[in-house]
Amino acid sequence: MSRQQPTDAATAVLPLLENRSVTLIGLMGAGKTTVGRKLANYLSVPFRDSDAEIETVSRMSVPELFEAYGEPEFRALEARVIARLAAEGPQVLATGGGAFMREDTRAVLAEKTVTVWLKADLETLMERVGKRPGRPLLQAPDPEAVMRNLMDVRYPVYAKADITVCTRNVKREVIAAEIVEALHHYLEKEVAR
Ligand SMILES: Nc1ncnc2c1ncn2[C@@H]1O[C@H](COP(=O)(O)OP(=O)(O)O)[C@@H](O)[C@H]1O
Ligand SMILES: O=C(O)C1=C[C@@H](OP(=O)(O)O)[C@@H](O)[C@H](O)C1
Ligand SMILES: [Mg+2]
Repeated sequence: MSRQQPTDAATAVLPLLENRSVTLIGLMGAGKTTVGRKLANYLSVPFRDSDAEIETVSRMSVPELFEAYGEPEFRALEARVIARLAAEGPQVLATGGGAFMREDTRAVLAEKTVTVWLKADLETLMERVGKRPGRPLLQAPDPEAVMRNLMDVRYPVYAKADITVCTRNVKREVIAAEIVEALHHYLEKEVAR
């Protein structure tokens, strides 16, 4: 992937992070993995994805893990992996959509990272998750109903993130640039406090 010319905001963000990671949270299909990689590129930091990391340590895919050990075991592994990764900043860390629902994970991420919720509407999410199978929670007769229910349950918790960026049907570069701007604004205010 070619390195982009950093904008002034991107250059300003890195020292203000003081080695913290930027963590992306949000529902399946919000673009955490896709936009996260681009954001890391803009900030010139490494990109990590908790699902990919889990797949590396377990040598199994996420659907295989759900199938073989069940969701609770997957969640326990996810929490351990994220606790380890959170301390390895500066980097961009994309999490799986369920990770932020655990209180212990939220505490680790709040302490060691700056959290960004990629918020999206139902239509956008459903269109995006249709492009790649492999999300066991959506292997249901009515995936849209599952997603709607997850929005109800999770959005009040996701709202605890430090920053919210609304994603929509625009290029990933646009959303990544908006996250850079939002980070810049948030971190400058933090310095002023
Ligand atoms: N503007 C966009 N931002 C992010 N993803 C997009 C965008 N447009 C299309 N996509 C597609 O939507 C999907 C987003 O999925 P992903 O990044 O895996 O989300 P998440 O990690 O949040 O589940 C990918 O297949 C990606 O190619
Ligand atoms: O929302 C969830 O509970 C999940 C989201 C997935 O990651 P993405 O959000 O990256 O799709 C993956 O961790 C797993 O299928 C469970
Ligand atoms: Mg992902």
